Amino acid sequence: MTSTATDNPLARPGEDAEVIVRFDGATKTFVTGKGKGRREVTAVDDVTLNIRRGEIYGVIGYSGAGKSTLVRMINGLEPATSGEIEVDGRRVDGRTEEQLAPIRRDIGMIFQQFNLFTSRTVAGNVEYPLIRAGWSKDKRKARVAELLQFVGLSERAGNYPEQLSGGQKQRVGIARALAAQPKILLADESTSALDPETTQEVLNLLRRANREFGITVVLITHEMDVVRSIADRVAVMDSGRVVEEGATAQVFSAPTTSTARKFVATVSHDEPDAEELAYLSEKRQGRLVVIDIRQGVDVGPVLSAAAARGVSFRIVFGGVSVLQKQSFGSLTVDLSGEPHVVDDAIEALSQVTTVKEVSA
Ligand SMILES: Nc1ncnc2c1ncn2[C@@H]1O[C@H](COP(=O)(O)OP(=O)(O)OP(=O)(O)O)[C@@H](O)[C@H]1O
Repeated sequence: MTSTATDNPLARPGEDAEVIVRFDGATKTFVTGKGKGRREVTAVDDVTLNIRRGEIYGVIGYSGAGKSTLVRMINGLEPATSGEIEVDGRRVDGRTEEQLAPIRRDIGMIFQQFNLFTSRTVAGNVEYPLIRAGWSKDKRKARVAELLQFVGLSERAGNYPEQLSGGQKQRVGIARALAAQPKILLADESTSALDPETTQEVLNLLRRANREFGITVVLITHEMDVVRSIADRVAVMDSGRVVEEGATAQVFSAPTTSTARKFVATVSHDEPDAEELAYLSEKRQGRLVVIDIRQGVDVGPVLSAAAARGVSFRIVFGGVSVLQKQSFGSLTVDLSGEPHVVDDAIEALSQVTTVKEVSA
């Protein structure tokens, strides 16, 4: 047997991993109304990105940023207005429903509203896509049993959806999405009404589906901590555009756009907010600077050298975390001493990392 990335739960698809979903200049414009009431909304605007086989890919952004539209373009539920989309080597744009059918069989989808058949049992719901895919009765039975065990609902096989909790319904939805052994799973957690515990349960199942079956997962969310806990790579969307894209650790440690910075700030509260800054400014003895701490950045020697020249420094705010084996965060330091020596210290820090002077 050849070794794959999924044999080892710690090995994640690398840069050389095969591309399974490719967007190339993909755009989706909705036109609503007629005459004077005609409006155009470009929900997805010239997006180019690659999703790798076997990874968990997060799509993050505020409400209305275009996340759902982007993800629905993968299975052709939203046809592209222009640009190219390819799934597992097959073009999706410009295809008829009939041509899309075999591509869609490789793509499972988890709906936010569960969309379970109320008249079918739990087992019946999971079995449904297998009937449509033409599986034999024996094979269906074995697969349904396997999946219900996977999502921990074997005892509920004969129940109807209305007898289940929200979290259990979601698990049935996942079992059904996985039934016909898709290569890609699309999941939308962005407006999910699930409580935090159930959300965690669902995320764990997605992670297991990814690790155990090697399924590529594309996950929409507007919570950065969801992305942080599960995604290998992430795309940050704003007004239809992908404004930042890359390894989750990279986007976390060095967000380059204000949208990404805002998302990162929601989980890593390592920089003082306005109120905290007002307090720190009132108490400061010298100048307040925020120093970026990243992998490979060592501010220790610079601060020691400054201290030797009579600069006193107090760390007044900050936080440093480790994500995917990389440190990132920031420290706010109050530097006081002879003005020109403090100037030199800030200059020396700027040589090794990003330094931002702040005041209320
Ligand atoms: N069928 C449609 N007709 C017209 N406009 C649409 C349609 N679907 C989406 N839009 C518009 O496209 C933009 C992007 O919507 P989309 O649902 O993709 O965003 P989103 O980031 O997924 O938002 P949310 O997090 O709220 O689900 C919005 O301005 C939305 O109003």
